[in-house]
Amino acid sequence: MGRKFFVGGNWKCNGTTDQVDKIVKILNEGQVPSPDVVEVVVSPPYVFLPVVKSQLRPEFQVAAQNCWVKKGGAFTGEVSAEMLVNLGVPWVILGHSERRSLLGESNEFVGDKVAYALSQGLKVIACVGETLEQRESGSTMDVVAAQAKAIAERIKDWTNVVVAYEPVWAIGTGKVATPVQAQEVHSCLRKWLATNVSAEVAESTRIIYGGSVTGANCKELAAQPDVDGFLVGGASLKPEFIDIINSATVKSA
Ligand SMILES: O=C(CO)COP(=O)(O)O
Repeated sequence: MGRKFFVGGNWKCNGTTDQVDKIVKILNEGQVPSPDVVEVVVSPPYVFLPVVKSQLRPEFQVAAQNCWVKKGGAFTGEVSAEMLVNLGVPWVILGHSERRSLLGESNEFVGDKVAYALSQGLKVIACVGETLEQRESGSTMDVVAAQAKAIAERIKDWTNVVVAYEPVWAIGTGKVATPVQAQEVHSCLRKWLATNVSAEVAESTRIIYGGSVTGANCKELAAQPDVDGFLVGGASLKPEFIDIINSATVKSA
């Protein structure tokens, strides 16, 4: 029972071998709650996945930041879900706003990717979120619902899905959503799942928040009833990521 707190670290396109060694050392030496309390998943760029996976403390898992939409083959530059499974990578982040906006990934394409990755046995961190213009025009929930719908139409089983609500205006900007703003969207998303998927899926699916999460603001966000964890960018490359993992204890306090 209950939704286990989930903290993901999205390293994005950052890191050299030396920096990766340093981050792994921080992660391995950090004092964190037991894996019964918090699930921790770090997502280095593809090229560092094998080394991070082999050096990371065993209770922390790894995620790829993307994968191809179907079976591998003549798709230059892509990495398939099968390859990730073959390497023992359990998770993949799909639909990150940087891929949606910079690489033109549509809701439908992201939905297809989620369905294919799940079919191959990967677990998926599926990202949704609105731009500043969309928020200001009052269409936040329409945008997020359309992104969720494209996934819901293509999958049956949500057991291996974590939804990451990442408002685009909060990503890498230092402008974190207020706890009230985050709770509002998380609760609407959960209601959307209850109405459009099922009450069970709404109750059990973790909805995590991403966008300028830091060691300083994580506890207040974690205290919100529908915030089940975080997807952290910039701060996942720093020692404060350990503090963010520790915000899981807010739920059990
Ligand atoms: O995009 C994010 C995580 O996927 C959030 O990035 P920042 O934490 O750097 O704002």
